Amino acid sequence: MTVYDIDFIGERAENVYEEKQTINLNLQNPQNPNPRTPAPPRMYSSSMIFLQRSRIFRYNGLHSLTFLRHMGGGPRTFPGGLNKWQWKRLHEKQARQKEKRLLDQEKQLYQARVRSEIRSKIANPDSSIHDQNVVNSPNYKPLSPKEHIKALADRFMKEGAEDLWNEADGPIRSPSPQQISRIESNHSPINLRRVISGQSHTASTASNQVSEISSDPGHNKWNTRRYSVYLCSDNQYNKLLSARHYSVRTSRFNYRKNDSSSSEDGTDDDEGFLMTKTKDGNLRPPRLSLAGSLDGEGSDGDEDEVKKKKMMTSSAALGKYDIKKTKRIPLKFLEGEDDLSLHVQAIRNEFNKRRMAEIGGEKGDDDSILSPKRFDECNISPLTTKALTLAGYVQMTKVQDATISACLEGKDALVKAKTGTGKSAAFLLPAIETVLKASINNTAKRVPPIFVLILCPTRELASQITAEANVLLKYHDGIGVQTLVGGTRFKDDQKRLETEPCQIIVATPGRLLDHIENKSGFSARLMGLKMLILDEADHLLDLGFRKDMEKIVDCLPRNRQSLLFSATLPKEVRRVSQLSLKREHAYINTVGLGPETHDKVNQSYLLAPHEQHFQIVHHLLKDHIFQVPNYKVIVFCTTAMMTSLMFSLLREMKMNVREIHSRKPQLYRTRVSEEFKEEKQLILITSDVSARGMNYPDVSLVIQVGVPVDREQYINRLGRTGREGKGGEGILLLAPWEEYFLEELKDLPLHKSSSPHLDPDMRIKIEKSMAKVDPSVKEAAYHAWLGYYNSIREIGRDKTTLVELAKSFCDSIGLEKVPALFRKTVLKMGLKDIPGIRVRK
Ligand SMILES: Nc1ncnc2c1ncn2[C@@H]1O[C@H](COP(=O)(O)OP(=O)(O)OP(=O)(O)O)[C@@H](O)[C@H]1O
Repeated sequence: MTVYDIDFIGERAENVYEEKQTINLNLQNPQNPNPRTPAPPRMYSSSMIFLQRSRIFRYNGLHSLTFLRHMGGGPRTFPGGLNKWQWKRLHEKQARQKEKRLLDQEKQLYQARVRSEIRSKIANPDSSIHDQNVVNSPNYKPLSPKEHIKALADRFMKEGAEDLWNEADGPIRSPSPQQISRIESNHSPINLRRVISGQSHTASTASNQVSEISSDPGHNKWNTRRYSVYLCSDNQYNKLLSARHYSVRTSRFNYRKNDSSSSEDGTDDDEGFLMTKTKDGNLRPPRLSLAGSLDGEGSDGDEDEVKKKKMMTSSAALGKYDIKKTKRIPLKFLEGEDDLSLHVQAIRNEFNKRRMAEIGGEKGDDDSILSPKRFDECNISPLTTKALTLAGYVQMTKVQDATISACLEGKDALVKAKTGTGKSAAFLLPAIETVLKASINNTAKRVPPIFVLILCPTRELASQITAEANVLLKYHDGIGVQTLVGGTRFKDDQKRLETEPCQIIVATPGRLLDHIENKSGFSARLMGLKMLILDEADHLLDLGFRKDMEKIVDCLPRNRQSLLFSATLPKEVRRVSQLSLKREHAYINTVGLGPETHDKVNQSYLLAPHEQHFQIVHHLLKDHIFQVPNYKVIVFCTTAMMTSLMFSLLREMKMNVREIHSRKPQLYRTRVSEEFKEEKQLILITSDVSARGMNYPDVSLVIQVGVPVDREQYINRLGRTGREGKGGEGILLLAPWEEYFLEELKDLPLHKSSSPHLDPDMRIKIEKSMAKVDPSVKEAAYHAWLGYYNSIREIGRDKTTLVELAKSFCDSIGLEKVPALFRKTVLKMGLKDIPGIRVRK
C-alpha cells in the first residue's frame, strides 16, 4: 500500500500542487483506520481529510500541501519524480518569481500614482491649467529638495510604515553609548517631526543639527533608531543629483550636522536640505528607496555586517499584521532615472492634492468629497494603507472619515452619504480589519468561517465591490473575497467556496439564500460571521427584497456588527433598519439637511408627449456629443424591454450604444459593464440594474426616460454622474401625465427645460429605423410598458386611461395592432373588460 505524508510548508506552492485537482488515492479511510480491512479506493478532493500516520490534516485552502511519497522506506522522492536537489532548485525558482512579482507590484504603485494625478487633473481642469501656467512661468521651480526630503521622511517615519523599510535596515537596535555621546557632544537635538511637518527651520536651528527621531511616547519604537542628515544647499544637491551620486540604502538614519554645512556659493543653511556623508567623507544626497525611505550613513559600511543582515530576516516586521513574513527585496530597479522621476512626481502629486484640499478647506468648498485626514492617520493595517496608496487613495473622503473610526470601534452604524463619495471603501476598510482581527483568533477552526458578509442589490455592483476589495487586499495574502450572484453556475460557486479562501462574501440576496438553503455546510460557515454590511440598504430593505433579507438575517449569528450604507434613506427604511441593526446603533449622516444630490450636477426636466420621447432622446444625445467630445452617457429606461427597444432603435440610428438589463445573459452584462467603465464616447442604455452603486467613471450625462419608481431611484440614477466631486448633467424626460412626479423632487435643484426644436426630417428617419426593429422587441416593450405603469399607484389606478395611453405608445413605436395579453396577466393586472385590451385566445 502506498502511504502518503502530508507536509505543510510555509509558502504557497500552487505550482507544485494544483489545488483544485482531485486525487484518486488508495488511502486508509479516516473513518476506517484499521489497516487489515483496507477501505475501497475512493476519490479524495483537496478539501477532504487526509491521513498522515496517526495524524489527520485537513486542507482548508489556506495552506499549501506538499505530498512526500514514501516508497517502503526507500529514497525520498518528491512530486513529479524530483530528487531533493531538483526540488530545492524548484523552490528557489519560485522564490525568484515571487521576488519579481513583488517588484512588479511596486512598479504598479508608480503607475497608479501617475494615473491618479492624471485623474485629478481631469477632475480639476482649472488646476491643470493653473499648473501649466505655473510650469511655464519663469519663476517655476521644481519641488525643492528640502520639500522632497520632507515628503519622503514623512512617509517613511509614520508609525507602522516599517513595511516600507529597505532590507538593509536590519534589526532595530539602540545606539551604542559611544554613538549617543558622539551625537550629544556634537549636536543639540532637532525635532525632525517639525522639519517634516514643514515648519521652516531657521539658520540657527539648522546649524544645530540633529539628533533623535522622536521623543513622542506614542512612537517608542522610533526612539531606538538614529538618523543622520546633513544640510547643504540646493546647488550642491542639484550637482550631486546630476552626477547621479546616489545609492540606495536606508540602514542607519543618524541625522548629523555637516561640518561644511555652508554651501559653495556661501548661502546659509536656511536654503539647505538633508544630506548624507559617504565613508570617504564626500557628501551625497540621500538615496531614495522605493517606498520613500531615505538613505543614510552606513550604506558604504562594513560588507560583512551587510551580509550578516541579509542573512537575517529583517526585524522591521509589521507585528500582528505581518502575515506574509516575506523577506524584503533589494529595490534595484529604482536606480533607473525614470523610476526616480516617477517617484518624485508621485510625491509632488501628493503635495498638490494636499494643497488643493487645504485650499478647498479654506474656501469652505462643501462639494469637495475629500476630508483633510489621511488613511495613514487612522487605525488600519499598514498593508491596507500600502494598497490604498497604490490605488491612488491618500486622503479619506468625508464619509470615510466620519465612519471608519466608529466602525472600527465595533459599533453598528447606519450611514447616509451622497452618491459617488466613497462609501464602498468606507465599509470595506473596517471589513478587512475585522477579518484580520478574527483570523488571529480563529486559526484552528475546522470549518473555515466567513467573517464578513456584504449584501447588495445587483450582480454588477457585487462584482464591483469584490474588485475594490481585492484592490485593498492586495498585500494581504490568505484573505479572500468571493462573489455569490445569480446568473452563474451554482456548482461553480460551491467549488470556489471549498477551494479558495473566502473570509469575505459579497452576494446578492437571492443567490445567498440558495446557498444557505442548500445545506452544503454554507450556513455553518456563516456561524463565524462578525460583520454584516448592507450596501444600498434602503433598496435591500425595500419590499422587493424584504422577505429574502429577513430569512438571511435569521440565519446569521446575533453577536455581530451590522453596517448599513446608502445615499438615500427614506423614513420607512430607517424604521425597518432595526431588522439588522442593534437598537443602540450610530446614525451617521454626511448629507446634512441640504439636497441629496450634488451641486455640481446640473439637473433639468423636460415635458413632452410620449410619442416624441425617442426623437427627443436622439436629439439630446446628438447635442451632447457635439458639445462634449469625450462624452459618456447613460440613458435609463423604465423596464428591461423598454431598454431593449431604445437600444435597438438607437443602434439602427448608428449611435455608439450598449445595453444592460436583466434579460441579458450575465456574461454579456459583465462584458458591457467593464467596457463602459474603461471606454469613453459610449452611450449605455440601461434599466435600473445600473441605477445604484455602479461606479462608471466620468459619466457626463444621465438621461432618465419616463417616471422613475420613486424619488430615491431618481437620485441614485442621477448619481451615476458627478462622482468624486466632479460635475455632470442630468435630464429627466417625462410625458405631461407623468408631471405629478415632480412634486416628489421639489426640494431638489431641478429646473425646467424647454422642449427642443425637433427636425421633421429626423422624425422620418427615426420612424424608418423604428420600422426595422424586430416586432417581437416592440411587443415585449408594450407588455412591459403596461406592466410598469399599471404598478405605479398614481397612473395605474385609472385603468381606462392607462390602456388608452398604452395604445398611443403602441402607435408611437409603429405597432399596427395592440399586442394580446394572456388571460392570467389581464386578470392579475386588473384589466379585465377594459376597452382596448386584447386577450390571447
Ligand atoms: N479616499 C479616496 N480618495 C480618492 N478616491 C476615492 C476615495 N474613496 C473612494 N474613491 C473613489 O470614489 C469613487 C466613488 O466611490 P464609491 O463607488 O465607493 O462611491 P459610493 O459612495 O459607494 O457611490 P454610490 O452611492 O453610487 O454607491 C470611486 O471611483 C472610488 O475609487
